[in-house]
Amino acid sequence: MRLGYSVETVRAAEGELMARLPEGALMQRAAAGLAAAAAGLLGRVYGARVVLLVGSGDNGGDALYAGARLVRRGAGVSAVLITPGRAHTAGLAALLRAGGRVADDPYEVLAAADLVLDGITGIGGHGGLRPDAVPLARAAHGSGAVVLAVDLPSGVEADTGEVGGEAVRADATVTFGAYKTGLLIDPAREYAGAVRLVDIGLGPHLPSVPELEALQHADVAHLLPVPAAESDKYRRGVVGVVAGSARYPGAAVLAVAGALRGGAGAVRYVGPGSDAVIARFPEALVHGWPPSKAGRVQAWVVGPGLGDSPGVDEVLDSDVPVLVDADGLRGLDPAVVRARSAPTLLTPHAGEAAALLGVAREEVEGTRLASVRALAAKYGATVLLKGSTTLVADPDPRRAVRVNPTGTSWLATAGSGDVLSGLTGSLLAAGLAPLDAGSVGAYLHGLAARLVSRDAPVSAHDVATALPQAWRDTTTP
Ligand SMILES: NC(=O)C1=CN([C@@H]2O[C@H](COP(=O)(O)OP(=O)(O)OC[C@H]3O[C@@H](n4cnc5c(N)ncnc54)[C@H](O)[C@@H]3O)[C@@H](O)[C@H]2O)[C@@H](O)CC1
Ligand SMILES: Nc1ncnc2c1ncn2[C@@H]1O[C@H](COP(=O)(O)OP(=O)(O)O)[C@@H](O)[C@H]1O
Ligand SMILES: [K+]
Repeated sequence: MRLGYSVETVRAAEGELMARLPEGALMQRAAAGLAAAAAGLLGRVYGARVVLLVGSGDNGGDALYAGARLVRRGAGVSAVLITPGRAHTAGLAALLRAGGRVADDPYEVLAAADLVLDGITGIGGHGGLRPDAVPLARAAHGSGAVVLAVDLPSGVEADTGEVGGEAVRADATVTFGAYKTGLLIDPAREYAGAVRLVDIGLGPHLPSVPELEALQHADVAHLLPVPAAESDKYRRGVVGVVAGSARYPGAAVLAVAGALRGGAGAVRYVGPGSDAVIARFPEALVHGWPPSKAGRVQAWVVGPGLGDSPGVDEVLDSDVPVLVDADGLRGLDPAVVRARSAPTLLTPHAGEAAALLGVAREEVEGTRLASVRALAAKYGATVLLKGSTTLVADPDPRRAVRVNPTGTSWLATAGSGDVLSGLTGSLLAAGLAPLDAGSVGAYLHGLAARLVSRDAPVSAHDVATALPQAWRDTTTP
């Protein structure tokens, strides 16, 4: 599991650790890790031209000390002081002592740089870059040099992943002690490039529950349902799908395609798309209206391509877990969801989430973490917010929000959400808790898309077909 922590948590842990260490020891650990990563990116340090963008806080201090280390290995290092006179005093002295210099013309050194260390702000920065730093960040980006962010790209919000104004666009980020939550969430995640964690000994001082967690292969393998020798189709779980309409029969087919590959022992379909479903999947069990007469199911999926067809109220009335997606989310009443005896999992994209929260879509896209938490609180349900980084929040605010690490923008294709809801509903029916079903579903879905896409366009149907391969990949040590 990859864990993300808030600034407040990181600062508290740093405080505890610093109290046990000699003055400055922590910053030296950070600078050593940063210099090693910089050397790795440069390949050859001797003769390389390195520029440090140095803000007025400790983030600039890290950059200055790392710069001193690189000078000692033969690099030419120039510091650009964003607010001259306010740079980290001891760090600047160390750089100058080693033989580094302060740049006379920032733009000249940036134009010739091989590597730029962004030490403008770290976890102490707020509200996008200040105007005096903006042209320097742009020049670094346009220079052709590799841009390595110190702790996080300056200008992004460390806690939320929001980017309020301009921010540094990094090729890579070296983060100290723990992932900051913002590094795992778009849009900041995209600004950070490849993120490397440098251990500075913070581990024992961090709380057991992080703010954010990202599953990795081993976690997913552990959660996936595997039929025991004595299993039968009913014990594996039966998932019911209420989806599709005369207008969107394909959504029924795609949701069933996902459901058949999610670990349930059988898929029941109820709705206007029976003919299309059976034509494509003879293994699906189709039933007439209403869902309550379809026989036993362990979880329902309702909503994909449903249009105005009925189904949501009927399914929410049941006493088994229900996943509500797409058209099923329209006008969904929080009181109805809260009154349910079994768990509910909502899977909106940003537009649907915005409608449920009564805000603009852009607001959800810019504040994904806060939005998914707000929706989970409003509905007392687990919420999976789809999009560039899929987030899954439990209704219990003390639990970490899950962030999906496997997504790919090739998934932004019509119908891929229908596959996700079928798949995730199937995992629910197989017995996974909603937070696990949502995060495991998103993980396999993203991985399947990557495996089948290999950087080319994919269809939703391709994604469904690649799900067994993604499952196998995840469980193969
Ligand atoms: N606290 C610790 O124990 C350690 C901290 N370390 C480093 O220290 C950083 C935190 O240092 P600080 O608390 O000094 O804070 P920062 O260095 O992140 O930023 C604070 C400074 O940036 C300025 N600033 C704030 N917002 C800005 C903006 N939008 N544009 C331009 N300037 C802005 C502020 O005026 C302030 O002077 C971490 O991110 C990490 O890099 C590491 O050395 C590891 C140890
Ligand atoms: N930019 C993106 N990067 C990664 N994944 C994305 C992106 N945009 C959409 N997705 C994923 O694609 C799927 C689209 O689902 P949805 O919006 O419901 O579309 P549809 O209703 O057409 O199926 C979701 O799994 C979502 O997380
Ligand atoms: K930085």
